[in-house]
Amino acid sequence: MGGITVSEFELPIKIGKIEYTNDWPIYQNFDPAQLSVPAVIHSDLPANLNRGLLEDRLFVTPVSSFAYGTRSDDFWLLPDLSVSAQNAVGSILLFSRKPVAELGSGTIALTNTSATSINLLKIILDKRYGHQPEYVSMDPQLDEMMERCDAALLIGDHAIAAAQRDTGYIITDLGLEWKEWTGLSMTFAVWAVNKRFAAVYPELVTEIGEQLRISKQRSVADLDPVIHEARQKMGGSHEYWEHYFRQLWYDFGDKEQQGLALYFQYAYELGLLDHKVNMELWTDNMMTRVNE
Ligand SMILES: C=C(OC1C=C(C(=O)O)C=C[C@H]1O)C(=O)O
Repeated sequence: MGGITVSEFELPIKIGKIEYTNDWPIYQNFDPAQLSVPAVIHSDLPANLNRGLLEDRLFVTPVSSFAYGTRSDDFWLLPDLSVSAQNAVGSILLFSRKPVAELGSGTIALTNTSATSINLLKIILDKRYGHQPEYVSMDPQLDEMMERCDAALLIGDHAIAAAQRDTGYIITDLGLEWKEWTGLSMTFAVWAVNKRFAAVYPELVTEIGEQLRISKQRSVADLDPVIHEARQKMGGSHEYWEHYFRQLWYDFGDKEQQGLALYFQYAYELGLLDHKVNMELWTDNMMTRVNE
């Protein structure tokens, strides 16, 4: 290939972070200043992080699982980190006037901040219900979406804020739909690392993975600090946020990989992905291999 230079990766290294509350527990106890290479956190909406990774502006970042799937051969996944749900997810919500089973025709508005969930909705509607409605991508504004469309998909804090309002719409949780249908968990976001970046900075990649995992474990053992911050930003009760962060699942073990593999398989079968996805995890063995 040639041309790999350290200077391709500007310092400080930008480490991506999802702007929504859902991944706060993973970053709560993570301090990039403790890393051995200068690094800063870059917080953004999932769609922007996806573009950053795919357009070589970000090299270590959480992204929509679907965005990773579009070019999986170019990236490692950091082990044991994800934004997943074993059941209901609480913030991937379809708002509609009719139940999901009756959304066969008409138009559905999809938030332009997502990649995983908009394709998850297409998979569920097509494969579970035999529906092929029209889809339009829109800014995450529930009222504008429902003015033009029969249903609207929101994710993250936009979904949480819309669900707090008394709109009278039917609210369908896509994590729950997926679980009821497949019996599996669903992984919405994964931590991807550009393979060229990992070849230049293998120790740093391992360090970032370890530090994020330690941060996650501490947060899950004591959610109070993230709950406090979430209430300050978004309102809502302590119980609401405790339930939300407990519903979310941040590991990425065999079971989570199985759920995501089925999602990728369905996305491939529907032509949403043009190839089969082979997930590759970054492990410490990689570090020795890269150094050899
Ligand atoms: C649980 C969530 O997970 C996420 C959903 C994503 C997507 O649909 O592409 C991307 C990143 C995460 O924010 C959420 O946003 O509510």
